Amino acid sequence: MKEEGYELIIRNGQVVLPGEVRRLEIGVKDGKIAALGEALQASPGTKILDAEGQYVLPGMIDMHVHFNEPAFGHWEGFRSGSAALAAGGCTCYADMPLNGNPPTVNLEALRLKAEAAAGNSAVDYVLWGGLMPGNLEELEGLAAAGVTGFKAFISNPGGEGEGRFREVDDDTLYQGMLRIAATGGILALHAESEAITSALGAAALRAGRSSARDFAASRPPQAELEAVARALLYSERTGCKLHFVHISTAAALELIHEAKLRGLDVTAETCPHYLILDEDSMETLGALAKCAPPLRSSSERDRLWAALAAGRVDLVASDHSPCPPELKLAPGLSFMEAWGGISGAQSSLELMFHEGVHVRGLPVTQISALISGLPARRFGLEGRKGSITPGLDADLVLLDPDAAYTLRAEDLLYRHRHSPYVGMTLSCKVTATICRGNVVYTAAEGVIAGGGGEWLRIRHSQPGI
Ligand SMILES: NC(=O)NC(NC(N)=O)C(=O)[O-]
Ligand SMILES: [Zn+2]
Ligand SMILES: [Zn+2]
Repeated sequence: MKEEGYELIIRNGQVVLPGEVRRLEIGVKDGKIAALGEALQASPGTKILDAEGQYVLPGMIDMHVHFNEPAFGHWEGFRSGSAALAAGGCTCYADMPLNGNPPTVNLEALRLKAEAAAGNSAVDYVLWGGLMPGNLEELEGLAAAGVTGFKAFISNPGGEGEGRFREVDDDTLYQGMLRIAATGGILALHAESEAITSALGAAALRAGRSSARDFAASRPPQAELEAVARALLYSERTGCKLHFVHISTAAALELIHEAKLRGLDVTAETCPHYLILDEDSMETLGALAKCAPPLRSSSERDRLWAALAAGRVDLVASDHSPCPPELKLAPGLSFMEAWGGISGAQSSLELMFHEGVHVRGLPVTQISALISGLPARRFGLEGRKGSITPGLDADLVLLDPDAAYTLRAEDLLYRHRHSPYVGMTLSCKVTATICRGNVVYTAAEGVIAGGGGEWLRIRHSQPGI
């Protein structure tokens, strides 16, 4: 390390450390957190950020976004999507292997994905590979190339066209998990039963039922619970690490928790929309609030919060899955036909603080762990990112806990400025985001120098090969 002093000192902030909040100064050198102390010495070149009255948090690590390049950058792309994340206090994210084309299911597709991202991301990122019928032979190569893990769908992922991402059949899931286990990797699963959701969806369409409530009824909690139970069985049989994305019910969290107690290496994610919105939102907001699994009842939402408070949720991620507005809002398009996927990544951290800390009274440290420390630990980024600890990347967010504001469409930096959260008054605001010591966003200036984010390749332990 250079001796000439800090590039950046953040003064006067309430610093959110693992398990405690302390008024401390943070010194940054060579893009890393170099010191935490009481009165750090500035040198002539040191930039000073005054965080008086604000929290300083580790940057959010959003393990679940769909940036859709190559080929679907007109839905969302690395440049616009990562700018939105930077504005929302996220300093590292994981891009899903769909809905771009080709999906990230072989080395050539991974190369195209990495090419689309390179030089375009405001913050750092990791890339998921995909598991789908026909690509078992590709898994080891993708793991060796540094994908963060593999994503599979148990239910139909939607989308159209040749070569699109497809759900797994049971044998592909089982064989895939055996192979992923051998690389020391992890499988992320969209867990809803295809048999249940496709039968109920088809029956609703035959009966001419296509409203928001009909959509929700076609993807009941039972569909999630059944798929979770089956995947847990496969995990037990194969030894494959498992991560359940966007869990929407407390019952599924309970099943996952019981599996952990039996010794399975399994984790559960939920998303801000299951914690903030409910099935009434689908009626008031229309397809802007359509996602799968669907939003649940307000009592289910409260049970999810109770489960989260009790430690049953391992991490919170956005599942930002946007599309052009006409695929949701075109006149005459029924709720059933509209694209499923919520556009919300820019608001995740603020939503979790607004609702989690300010409304429901959870500790700041617990919310911070769910969006930073725990995802880092689960996905091989611990020791590099996820907490405010000397030696780690200086990935930091300043959050003003008293800066209430009403989210407007023009505040959004997504490719398409729509989101179910537009019009909502949030009790706090991200005022600055710092990635590896670089200030990449301030509320006053917007996104600064948008392309400096790097792909972090993940090294897996590979006991089997
Ligand atoms: N094809 C998708 O992007 N689907 C996504 N859509 C949602 N969640 O509604 C997802 O992650 O399942
Ligand atoms: Zn999904
Ligand atoms: Zn998703």
